[in-house]
Amino acid sequence: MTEIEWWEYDDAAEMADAVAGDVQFIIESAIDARGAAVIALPGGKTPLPIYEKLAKAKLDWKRVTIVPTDDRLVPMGDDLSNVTGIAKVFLPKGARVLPLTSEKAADYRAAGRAADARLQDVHWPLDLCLLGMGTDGHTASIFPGPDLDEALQGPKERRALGVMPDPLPPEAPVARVTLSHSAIASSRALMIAISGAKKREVLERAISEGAGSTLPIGRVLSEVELPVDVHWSES
Ligand SMILES: O=C(O)[C@H](O)[C@@H](O)[C@H](O)[C@H](O)COP(=O)(O)O
Repeated sequence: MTEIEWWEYDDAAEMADAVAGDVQFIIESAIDARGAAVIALPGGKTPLPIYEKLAKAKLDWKRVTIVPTDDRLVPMGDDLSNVTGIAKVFLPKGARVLPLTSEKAADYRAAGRAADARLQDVHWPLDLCLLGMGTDGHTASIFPGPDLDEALQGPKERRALGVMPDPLPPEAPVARVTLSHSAIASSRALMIAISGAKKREVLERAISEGAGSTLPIGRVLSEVELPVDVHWSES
C-alpha cells in the first residue's frame, strides 16, 4: 500500500488555491527540467474551481499538454464531454489539450485503442495525474464491469482503453475511455481532489480495504508505489 497524505480544507475555494498552487509548481518544474509538461486532469464538477484558479497562473502554457484522465463517448461540445470542459478553460491560455475521444463511437473498445495510439506519441510518463472520485468509488473511468480487470491489470504499455461501466452511472450513462491503471501509476506525481463527507468515507473505506476492495479506487491505490496526496474539502 502506498503512502497517503491527507490535506483538509474548509471549502472548495481554499482547496482550489492549494491544489492549483501544487499543480503550477509541478508544471514549472517539468518545464525547467525538460522544456515541457504533460498532465492529466479529471472531469466532473469538483475540479472546476481548481481549473479556474490554475488558469490564472503565469505559466508558459504553450509548453503544457493536458489530457483528460478519462472521457465519455459523446461528441465534442456535449455537456458530458470532459475534454470540452477542460479545453474551455485551458485552450485560451495556449495549452495543448489532447482529447481521448471526440465522438459518439459505437465501438468503445476501438475508441479506447485509438486513444491509446494517440497517447503513444505523447512524452511519457505523465508529470502529474490528478484524479477525482465518484461516490461509487470509481476513479478516472475505472468502473466495475466487464473491462475492470483489463483497466487494472492490462499490459503495462497500454495507456488508455475503452470501458463499459456496469451498472452505468446515472449522472453519465455512457461508455468511456480511461487512462489505464499503469498510466496512472507510472505518473511522476499523483493527487486526488474530492469534497464532502460521503466521498471521504468512501475513500477511507477503499484505502483500508486495499487490493481486496470492491471499490475501483481502492484497487488502483493498492498498486501504486509513489506517495499520493489526497486533497479533501468539507464543502
Ligand atoms: O468523467 C468522469 O466520470 C470523471 O473524470 C470522474 O472520475 C470524476 O472525477 C468523478 O465522477 C467525480 O465527479 P464529480 O467531481 O462531479 O463528483
